[in-house]
Amino acid sequence: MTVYALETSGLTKQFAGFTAVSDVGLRVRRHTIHGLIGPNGAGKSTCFNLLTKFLAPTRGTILYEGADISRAGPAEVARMGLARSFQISAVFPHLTALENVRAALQRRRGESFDFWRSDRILKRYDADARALMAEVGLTGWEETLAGEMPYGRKRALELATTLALAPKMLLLDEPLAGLGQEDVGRIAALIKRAAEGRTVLMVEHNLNVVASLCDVITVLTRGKILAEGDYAAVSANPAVQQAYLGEMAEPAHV
Ligand SMILES: Nc1ncnc2c1ncn2[C@@H]1O[C@H](COP(=O)(O)OP(=O)(O)OP(=O)(O)O)[C@@H](O)[C@H]1O
Repeated sequence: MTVYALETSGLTKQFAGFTAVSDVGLRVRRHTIHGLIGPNGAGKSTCFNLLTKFLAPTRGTILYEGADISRAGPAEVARMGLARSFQISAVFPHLTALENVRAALQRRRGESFDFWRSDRILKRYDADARALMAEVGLTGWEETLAGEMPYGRKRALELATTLALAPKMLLLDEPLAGLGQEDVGRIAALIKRAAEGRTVLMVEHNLNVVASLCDVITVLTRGKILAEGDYAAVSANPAVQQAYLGEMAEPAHV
């Protein structure tokens, strides 16, 4: 068995002749938190969308747990345990937080979400849904409509609905974007906890959090891998410093 949960080779995406991702060989070791960083326009989102199968590669291969998923669709890779969270939210604003988590649990069991289901059947999922909510610090928020939750709590709910799918690997797209300082710490701690026994790949702009959460960091610039290693190594790399023009920060403690 390979030590990598996710492995790409020669991964390339062109848009009308413009190469946004160029010959990327990314290897994400199982049970690590791997950060994908880089300045604006580096190709992070395009790379992320290729990995989550929202975009098809122009060239190259993607292996997930040793299986070639280069041509698989998003639903297929989700069934294989590769789940995407944040930014594209799976949260229904007009349902309560508990109903959202319950709906996600139903989806995982292959039941279509059905508003007319009997109370008795829905209650079957209550205990698991409440446990997941407790795991992300949302005890007491069960009856609040998702659309009325504060931003940071909604992020926690999104994480709970993703964890309800029992993923083996989480792909997180800027999980801390738009959060206030207090929420940043809380969500970073949740990501760390969710990563136990799983593999996490996250695209993130907040370098303090990347520094404290990520075991390995890949730096992209102009669609190519510029550097890779732990935060100390990549932040000391002159080419990375040049690309970031002094943006690299001291690690914070989460
Ligand atoms: N659908 C598209 N069509 C044409 N060009 C695109 C498309 N999507 C992305 N690009 C281009 O590819 C390059 C990489 O964009 P991408 O969004 O992947 O970078 P990024 O590192 O995520 O940037 P940011 O940090 O600003 O989100 C950019 O020059 C962008 O303009």
